[in-house]
Amino acid sequence: MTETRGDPARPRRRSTVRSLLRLWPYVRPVRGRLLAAALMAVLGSLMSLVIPLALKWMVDGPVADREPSGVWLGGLVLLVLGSAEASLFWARRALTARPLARVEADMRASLYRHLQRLPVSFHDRWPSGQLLSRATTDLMLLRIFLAFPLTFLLVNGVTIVAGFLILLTQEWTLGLVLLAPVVPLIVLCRYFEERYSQAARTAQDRTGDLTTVVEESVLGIRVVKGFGRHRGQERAFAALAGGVRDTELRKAGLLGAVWAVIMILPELALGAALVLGVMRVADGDLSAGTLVAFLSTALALRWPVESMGFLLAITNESATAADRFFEVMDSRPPAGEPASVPAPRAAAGKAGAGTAKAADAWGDEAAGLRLEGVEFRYPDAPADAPPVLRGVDLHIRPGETMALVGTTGSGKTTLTALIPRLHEATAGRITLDGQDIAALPRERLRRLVSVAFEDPTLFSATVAENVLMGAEGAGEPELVRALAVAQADFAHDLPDGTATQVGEQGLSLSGGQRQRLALARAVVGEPRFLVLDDPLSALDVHTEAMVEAALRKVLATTTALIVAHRPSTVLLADRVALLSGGRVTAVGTHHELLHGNREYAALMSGEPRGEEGRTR
Ligand SMILES: Nc1ncnc2c1ncn2[C@@H]1O[C@H](COP(=O)(O)OP(=O)(O)OP(=O)(O)O)[C@@H](O)[C@H]1O
Repeated sequence: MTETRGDPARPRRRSTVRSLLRLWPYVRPVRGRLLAAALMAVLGSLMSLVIPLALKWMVDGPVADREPSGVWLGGLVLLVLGSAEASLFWARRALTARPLARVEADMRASLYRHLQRLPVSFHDRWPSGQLLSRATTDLMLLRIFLAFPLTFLLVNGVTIVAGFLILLTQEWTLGLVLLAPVVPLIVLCRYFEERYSQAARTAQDRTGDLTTVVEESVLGIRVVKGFGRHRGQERAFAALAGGVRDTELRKAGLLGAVWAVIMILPELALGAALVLGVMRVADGDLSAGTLVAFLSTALALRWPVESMGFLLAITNESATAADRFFEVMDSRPPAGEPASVPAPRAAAGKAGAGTAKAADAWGDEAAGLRLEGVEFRYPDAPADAPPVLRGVDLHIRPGETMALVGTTGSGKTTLTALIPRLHEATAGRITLDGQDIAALPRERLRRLVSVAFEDPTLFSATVAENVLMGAEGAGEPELVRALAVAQADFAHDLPDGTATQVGEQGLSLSGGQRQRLALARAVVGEPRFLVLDDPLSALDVHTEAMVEAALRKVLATTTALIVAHRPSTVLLADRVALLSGGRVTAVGTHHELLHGNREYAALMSGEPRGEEGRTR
């Protein structure tokens, strides 16, 4: 069996029961209803065992005595018992449907909440299809398990025990004949459970991989079509789909085999009991009514016994679904990405408060944005690879705009991600007006620092919603201002103005339009600190000049770090920092560096000097 592609947390296999017991916190609130439903199901099932006893009474009594009134009475009793069984079945479904839908919704909501809190490094590692399939298919499986197999495992268990007690008290020798297959069946079920749970895990993981491929193909449809890669994608998809089919066939084969044995062994025992019973009735050792009741009871036990294979299969898949759900829920930030906030190391005033004063104090060493000995290594980087950042020291004074320049792959984007703590620095510290960002509550940090990334993601929402996402509590005036600053006034001319829905990932807008909206989102809250990752890369020269002019006004009142590739962006900044070899090797004005630093001059003149090509 081949491994699945995206399986960042290959699990250690728990026992089925232990895996399913972890669902208890979610099931707890509806335990009363579930218990009531289970009791009803048990009662309903026991009714089906009482029916043969009524039959025995009828055969040995009114039928043998040819007494019609007794037969009518017996018929009435059977009708009442049958109706009661049907009513109990209905009540059980009515009791569980709504609360179990709530359990599923609660689990989905907590998974989503947890995913939002997990660090970017987690999302870098996990394929999105794996998360998607866990949030949909696996949770649906768990709801089905709670609604049906969980109850029926209990019901069938109770029914089988009660049924065999009745059989043994009616005629113990025949009862023992029926009990004979129990031991081989238990051994078989254990063997089946082991094999089936492996197949179920592989099938569910492969479904996650398949989801990833579909998602990537849909999102990357332009690349797929543009490069005529649809056949290649189809082949990749067909190979994965073939893998899913193989595991599903293996599951079906296992289930078919176990079901066949579960059905055949009791049938053989029933046949043997029937032959023995008829011989004893013929010998006059046993009444016909007792044999009828015995066989009816045995037949009533057929479904509870036979359905065990099917129930065990769903239970196994549900245990796997629970494992897959909790693998995500158990994920915590890895070492170096503390979930809790460490104590502040710098004694300083509150960031944000009193910043007007700080803004005036260009010479104040603590004020502004400061990076001290900042080191960063990606958690999944090879152990022998050097850290991307190896001791970055940089001070951006309050109100100053600093451009960050460096070769491709030098770590500029990585550095900008450390400031809003999308990644945690592995060493060193970053301070905002003297306060360590590691000590700031994330909500506060995110209010202080705004970011716009190179790849401007827009959500399936209106233009206004996308922009206002950048500032809590901002309204129409802030929206209009931010759109003006980002030269995104085109939004007013869209069919529904700023209430226009932009498609998935804003695909209906051009790259430059998306970038301007992302910029508007970054500036809408008038943040104290602004981090822009090459914000003008997708703009034409004319729009770039207009955005630059508007940005100058915003930058005059904030402390900003701008990743820049082009001289035009660099010229927005007061000073420039050159990132090279994981360190800031030079800081100065554009003109100072242009004349005093060969690497910077080469970068700005467009000479090819890739980080990859340089000896470290
Ligand atoms: N999630 C990740 N996991 C592991 N390594 C990564 C990850 N993201 C980036 N890297 C590596 O970190 C290094 C720096 O990448 P980064 O994106 O910060 O460079 P950059 O200077 O912004 O490049 P560019 O100018 O091309 O945008 C690269 O070698 C890259 O391969």
